[in-house]
Amino acid sequence: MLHVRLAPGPAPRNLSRRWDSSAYLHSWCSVPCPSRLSLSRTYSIKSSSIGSATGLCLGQCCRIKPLSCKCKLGRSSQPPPDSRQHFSASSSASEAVLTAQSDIRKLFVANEKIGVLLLNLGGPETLDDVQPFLFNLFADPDIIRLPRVFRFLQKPLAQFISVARAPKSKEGYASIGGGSPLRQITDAQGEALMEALCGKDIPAKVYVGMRYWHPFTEEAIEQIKKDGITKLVVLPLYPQFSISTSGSSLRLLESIFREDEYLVNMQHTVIPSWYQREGYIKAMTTLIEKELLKFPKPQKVMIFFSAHGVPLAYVEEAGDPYKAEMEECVDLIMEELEKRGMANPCTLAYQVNTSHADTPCILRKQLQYSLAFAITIQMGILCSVHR
Ligand SMILES: C=CC1=C(C)c2cc3[nH]c(cc4nc(cc5[nH]c(cc1n2)c(C)c5CCC(=O)O)C(CCC(=O)O)=C4C)c(C)c3C=C
Ligand SMILES: [Fe+2]
Repeated sequence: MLHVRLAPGPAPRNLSRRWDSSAYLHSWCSVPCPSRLSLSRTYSIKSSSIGSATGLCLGQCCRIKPLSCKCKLGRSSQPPPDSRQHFSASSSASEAVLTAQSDIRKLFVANEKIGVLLLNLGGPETLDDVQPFLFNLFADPDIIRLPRVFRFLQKPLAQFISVARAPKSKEGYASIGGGSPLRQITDAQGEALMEALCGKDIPAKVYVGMRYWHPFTEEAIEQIKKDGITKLVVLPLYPQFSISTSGSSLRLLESIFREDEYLVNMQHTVIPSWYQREGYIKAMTTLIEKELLKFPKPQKVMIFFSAHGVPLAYVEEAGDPYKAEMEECVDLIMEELEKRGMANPCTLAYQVNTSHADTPCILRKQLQYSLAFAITIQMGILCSVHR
């Protein structure tokens, strides 16, 4: 069995703020592990002992080289091309010493079918979907956290709030074309990921599982089973971990896995957060840099990081690492920007209400004291729409 750690991101500036996301990295074992997706203790992050193995266990150590791959997002009922046809093995002992690049190829063992499950929030596709979408959202105990004794009120409360909120929410969705673009954007990201994996000779099928609207996580899992996937990578599309986002999706996934023999025996790994990964930091910095260069005096522009807010109790009482990860992420982006010769002023603010309307107010206040121009960077989810 070969253990390879994920390449660490850049060293954090302030170690005391760092939450070790590797505690959530579940091993991908070559032997059946009892309950590999065990995220029930997601909340007690401070005392978490989940995933004692912090390495990525890559199964059989043999040199496997995929020959070709076809890309298609995992929605059809057709099984993917038999991966057996795509691999040929070489048994040279000298190849036992691996580079990080070739390690990833070792994930692929003859007879395996690889899947990547992208987890996201989901959004109403039409205005009629808004109220039932809101119901699903508010019925989630990771969004509205009631004391255990009042849990029986979760659904009636969700019904009440969703009906009350729907008109305002509909207005918002109407203003961006009558529905959420999240599904289309996520599908496009899935296609792009599949192509990128193809480019690395990794034939994988990508699935999208939404938490509150179609395609629901349950639908994605059904497809994964139909396709006979044998190894699964679970990737929440939230760079920073929060109880209310990745935590909720992973908790649901855990409950689905727990009751299903196929899933329990399927090898899988979970990437709980990836805000510190070099590729993400560099990509964000490049986006910011491009925007800055559009201004006549780029160095005078303030960078305003606008992050989705979470209730303070999540952070202070439940140990949600979201705030710490967000701050570290902003630090890393700013460090990267400095390395590229740009030392702009920056601010990080959290949106406090769910309609995300506070950003312009905070921004306006900031600008009174500082500079004439600013760019806003939306944080907290890989794709997001400003209304
Ligand atoms: C009530 C609690 C909520 C918490 C906590 C929360 C955290 C949170 N949300 C996002 C990202 C998105 N949320 C979106 C919609 C949305 N979120 C809430 C509530 C909470 N979010 C509501 C009620 C809604 C519905 C829209 C509305 O009525 O305003 C969306 C948009 C989805 C879409 O339709 O495209 C995103 C994106 C993050 C990242 C986060 C915590 C880190
Ligand atoms: Fe939200």
